[in-house]
Amino acid sequence: MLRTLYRLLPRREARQLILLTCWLALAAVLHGVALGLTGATITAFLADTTGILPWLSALLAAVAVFLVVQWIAQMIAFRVGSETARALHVRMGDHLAGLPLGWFTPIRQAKVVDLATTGVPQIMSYPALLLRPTITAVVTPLAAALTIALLDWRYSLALLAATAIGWYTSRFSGRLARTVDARRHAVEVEATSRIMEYATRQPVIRTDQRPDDAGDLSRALDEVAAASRRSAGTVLPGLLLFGFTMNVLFACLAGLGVMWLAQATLTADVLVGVLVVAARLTAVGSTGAELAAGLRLQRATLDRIVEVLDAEPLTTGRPAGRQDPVDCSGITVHDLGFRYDDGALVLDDVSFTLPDRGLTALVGPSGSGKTTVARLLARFWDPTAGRVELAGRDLRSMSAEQLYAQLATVLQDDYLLDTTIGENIRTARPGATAAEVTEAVRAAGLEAMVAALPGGLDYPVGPGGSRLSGGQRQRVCVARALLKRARLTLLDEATSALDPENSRLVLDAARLLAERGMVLVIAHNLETIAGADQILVLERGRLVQRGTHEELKDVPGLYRKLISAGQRF
Ligand SMILES: Nc1ncnc2c1ncn2[C@@H]1O[C@H](COP(=O)(O)OP(=O)(O)OP(=O)(O)O)[C@@H](O)[C@H]1O
Repeated sequence: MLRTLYRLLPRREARQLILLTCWLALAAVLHGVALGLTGATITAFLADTTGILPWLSALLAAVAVFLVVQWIAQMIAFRVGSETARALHVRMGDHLAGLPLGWFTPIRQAKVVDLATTGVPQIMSYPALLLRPTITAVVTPLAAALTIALLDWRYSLALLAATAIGWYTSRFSGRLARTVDARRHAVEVEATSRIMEYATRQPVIRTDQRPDDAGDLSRALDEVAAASRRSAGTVLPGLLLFGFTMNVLFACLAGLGVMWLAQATLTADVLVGVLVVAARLTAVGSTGAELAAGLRLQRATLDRIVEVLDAEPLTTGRPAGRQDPVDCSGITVHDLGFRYDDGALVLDDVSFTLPDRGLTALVGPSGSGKTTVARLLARFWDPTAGRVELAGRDLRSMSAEQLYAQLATVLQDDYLLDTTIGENIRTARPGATAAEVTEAVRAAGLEAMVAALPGGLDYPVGPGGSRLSGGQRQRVCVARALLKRARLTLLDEATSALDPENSRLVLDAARLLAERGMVLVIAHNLETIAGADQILVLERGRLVQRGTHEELKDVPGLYRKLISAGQRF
């Protein structure tokens, strides 16, 4: 566990953890030495009280140093605990930000929520509470055994052997429980995912009268209860086995003493001294074993953090097999192919260019791949085949900052931050003046709505924008995109939740943006499409037609079929 933590932590925090381990190891050695000296002092007291002074002085000195070192170690431990948790949160947050959106399945989202809210805070207690007894359980018996060599080297060896046996017993019982813990965790994650689904899909569950969904949830919760019982059932035999082994080892040490007494190779005072130490070491070992369950859980948590961190992020660098960049200041899409996870190909051999200025409309039947094209242009995923270039540079060779500085999006599943309308719009360009924000609000058709809301731009939108209607949310997103004035603006279904008047306002804004940069609109609205400088027609993941409305409207093909369906298709 320690090794994994060192690997995960940034250099500064890892160094602090090493420092803490050294202090704890020193404290454990001093603890063992003090125990050994206790045995020697008792032996000296029983043998001849006059010889006790040097042992007693050594014992007191060892105890004093031990207490000081232990205090320092504990102070460091609390600080390292909180810094470790913070560093893990930051590391996970940074890593999640670089993962493709396809990674965020509901079950993985549940895992991440569980790790961020429960797992990582639990790990905070590892340096502060669990590391010390773990190190003590191993190091203190070793140090005590070596100190006992001052009294009898045979006992020293016997204690070393007993320590090794105790250690292996504890590891064996831990291994038994780990498999059950893993199973329990899997059903807990499944239950969390069911709970999230049950909570978020209430409208569907109620209106569709789906009693099975509640059944799924209660089955998942039953499984959690059963797995917890199984887990408790495995921990108990492990603890009993460890306790039994400790008692057998203690009896063996006593038996050895009796045998050596009978052979007159050991005196009774040494035997008493050694057995006192052995009894104390049994207690130290048992404390370590009792905390082993907590340690196991933390190790499992750490394994799950490693699993998240091992997920392949979208990388930045020169892509393999890259061809010479095309001299174009807009977007060029070359032979694009894409499949979600290992599913079917949803885009196949798609190539097109967006000139550095102008409005392009992407049209096609539902499921033809329009949103997927927009997602690849925004690099939410990397293409399975082909490439996307912005001003001649493959998106994969650009850092996230470089790309997103040039990109504004209004997507179907856009999210508003839990702050005011004004702040949400301003996230696009924090340095924007009040006049620029007002202009974006006007151009997005938000003016009347903002005036009607209490507080105007200071109106809080609620989590995810829940205090706004669908159309209001969409217009805030449009205003945000307008304020950004990016080189490329992607509008996916941007006018779907708008009434005709506001829809026209947004289209005017899109045309305005298209005078300064590239605008790609995915729309089902004839007015938008007819006014575009270029129309791209997708059918089942393939680009089947391109041109202007005038060029395509009378040509037999999908476009003519689509527009013949009416104003909206
Ligand atoms: N996250 C996803 N995981 C797996 N498959 C997906 C995912 N998103 C979309 N698809 C599939 O990819 C195909 C193209 O979907 P896409 O959303 O790009 O189509 P679209 O043309 O935008 O459709 P619509 O007009 O209905 O929004 C569909 O078959 C869809 O089922």
